[in-house]
Amino acid sequence: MTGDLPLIEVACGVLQRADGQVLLAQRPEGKIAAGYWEFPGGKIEPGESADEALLRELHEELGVAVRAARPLIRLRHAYHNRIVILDTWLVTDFDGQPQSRENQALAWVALDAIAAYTTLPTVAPILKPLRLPAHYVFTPPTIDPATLRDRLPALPGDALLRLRLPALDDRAYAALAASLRRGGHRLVLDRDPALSRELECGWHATTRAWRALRQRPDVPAFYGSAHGRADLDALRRLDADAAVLGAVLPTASHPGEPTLGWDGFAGAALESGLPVYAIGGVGREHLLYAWQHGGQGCAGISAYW
Ligand SMILES: Nc1nc2c([nH]c(=O)n2[C@H]2C[C@H](O)[C@@H](COP(=O)(O)OP(=O)(O)OP(=O)(O)O)O2)c(=O)[nH]1
Repeated sequence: MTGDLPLIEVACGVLQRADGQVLLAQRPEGKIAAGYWEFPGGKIEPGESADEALLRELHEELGVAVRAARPLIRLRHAYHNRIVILDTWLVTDFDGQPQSRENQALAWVALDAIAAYTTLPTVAPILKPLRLPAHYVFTPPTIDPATLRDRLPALPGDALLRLRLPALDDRAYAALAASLRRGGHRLVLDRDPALSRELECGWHATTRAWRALRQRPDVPAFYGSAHGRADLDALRRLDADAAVLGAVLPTASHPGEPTLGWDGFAGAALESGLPVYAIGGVGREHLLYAWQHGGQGCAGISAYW
């Protein structure tokens, strides 16, 4: 119980097909919140781990056997009569065709079509991590544009790429961004938000930049830097799409600075309601650690170039 409200721990799974569509299930008559669409899953039983509950529920409800899954996001949602902790997993491989075994309607739906369904309020915050890649790469601050282009092919294919080039004037920055955008990169800019709007790119705010905001900036996607849970809470209130939290590990560039460690990272990131990238001494080899500690993935500069 939390206050007067019962606390319910639930495991649910996002089954995603190669075409990107995900499986939604409609809660059947007789269950709480009947008629609402959700991701399949159910309550974690006493003595059971979240991943055990996931496997059991997806087998009971859909008849599928999970072959591979990874943590996606853990959310906490307060309903008027209960608090739900939702341990959400991305199911990347499974055996069998999902069937309705508990009288629930099922639908494969493209992410952009989910808005047409009446969903539980926890579905929208799960769409944020689903739309994001596992790596968020910042450019080294002084890299020249030619070297940057040469090295791009070595980055993880679908990574977010923040053009963090403080030495470049606004015109040169905008020209580089426009040409990389034409090349199909998932760019995040950190200049005037109008440039992010014009090029349909993300916008990254430093802690200083987002602390000056009263509401979500008008940009296609909004990311912010954070140093702890209070920052994550503020970014969630600003409806950020993701945060970058650190420093997790010691770095050569900031020797002696305090670090969160992976447990500190998890303590802040879990149930923050946002996808959170780990940064600070982190590279692609830390991806499993990031996932195991409630993160969306890894962010960094030096480790990626
Ligand atoms: N499966 C699932 N449950 C969700 C989601 N979002 C959300 O708030 N919930 C809530 C609704 C319920 O209060 C709770 C899940 O409980 P449930 O009643 O479906 O669990 P169960 O399958 O074990 O059902 P039962 O045997 O107790 O009838 O979590 C979601 O996306 N998927």
